[in-house]
Amino acid sequence: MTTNQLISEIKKKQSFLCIGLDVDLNKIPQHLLKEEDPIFAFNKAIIDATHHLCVAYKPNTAFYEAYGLKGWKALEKTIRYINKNHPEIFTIADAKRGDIGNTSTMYAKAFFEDLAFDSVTVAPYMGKDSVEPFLAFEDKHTILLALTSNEGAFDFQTKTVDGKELYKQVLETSKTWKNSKNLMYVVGATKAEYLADIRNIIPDSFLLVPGVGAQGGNLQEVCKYGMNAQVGLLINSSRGIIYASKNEDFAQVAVTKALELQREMQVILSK
Ligand SMILES: O=c1ccn([C@@H]2O[C@H](COP(=O)(O)O)[C@@H](O)[C@H]2O)c(=O)[nH]1
Repeated sequence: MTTNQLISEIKKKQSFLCIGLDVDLNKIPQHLLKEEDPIFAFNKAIIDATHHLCVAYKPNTAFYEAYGLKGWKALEKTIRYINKNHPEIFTIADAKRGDIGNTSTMYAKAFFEDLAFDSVTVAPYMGKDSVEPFLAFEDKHTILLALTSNEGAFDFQTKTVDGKELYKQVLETSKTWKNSKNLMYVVGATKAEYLADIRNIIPDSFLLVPGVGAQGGNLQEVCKYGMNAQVGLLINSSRGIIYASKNEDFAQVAVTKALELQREMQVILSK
């Protein structure tokens, strides 16, 4: 999917919501455990109920890898289901990959070619030659971890190296890489006060912003400092939507939670 297609979908749906599909078998409604593939059954119900309210889905691959082959198969079924039934929806494999060049190429093939995701999250720590293999894929997007939502972000990302914070060096240096037009960045909603500085460095890039909902990030604050003329934001909520109810009504309650965020987004977009 191109960035322009994503932007037109945001305008059409009046939403820049990304729903995280982080399926934990201990948290899903117990009646689904009778299904042949409970993970896919849960995802299908969430997708069928919420697809009109969001522009992106983000399965975090850890939640699938944890269940071995069954989990990976459920991930494959989920992405195929979205691509077949809702090809207009942007898909993110939250896998946080990155390795030496030839290995990164294989990661990129796994997520872009085999699973046909639109994007994958990548750690910047191993540098240019670990990220450029992902950027080589046309109309696919590499979402680089810039300033993450967790407390540990302060261990390294905000530390000053050669007179500049490390996350700023990641933003600036990554702009010089080949095919950097295919870059997006992760910035945690819990770090909204950093967004003005971040926008000075990357005014036009899309940001994937996790941390609204369960982690306490504030949508209004993120939009105030992070939104650009093309919106430029994908706001993720996972647990706050998909586990809002543990009962048989989980999909309807997920709709209610997604609708609350979409309506807030619609108001922001109308200003
Ligand atoms: O900085 C980051 C990067 C990734 N994540 C991931 O996003 C979701 C957040 O889930 P919630 O349930 O809405 O808190 C999850 O998959 C994280 O691994 C992040 O939170 N922060």
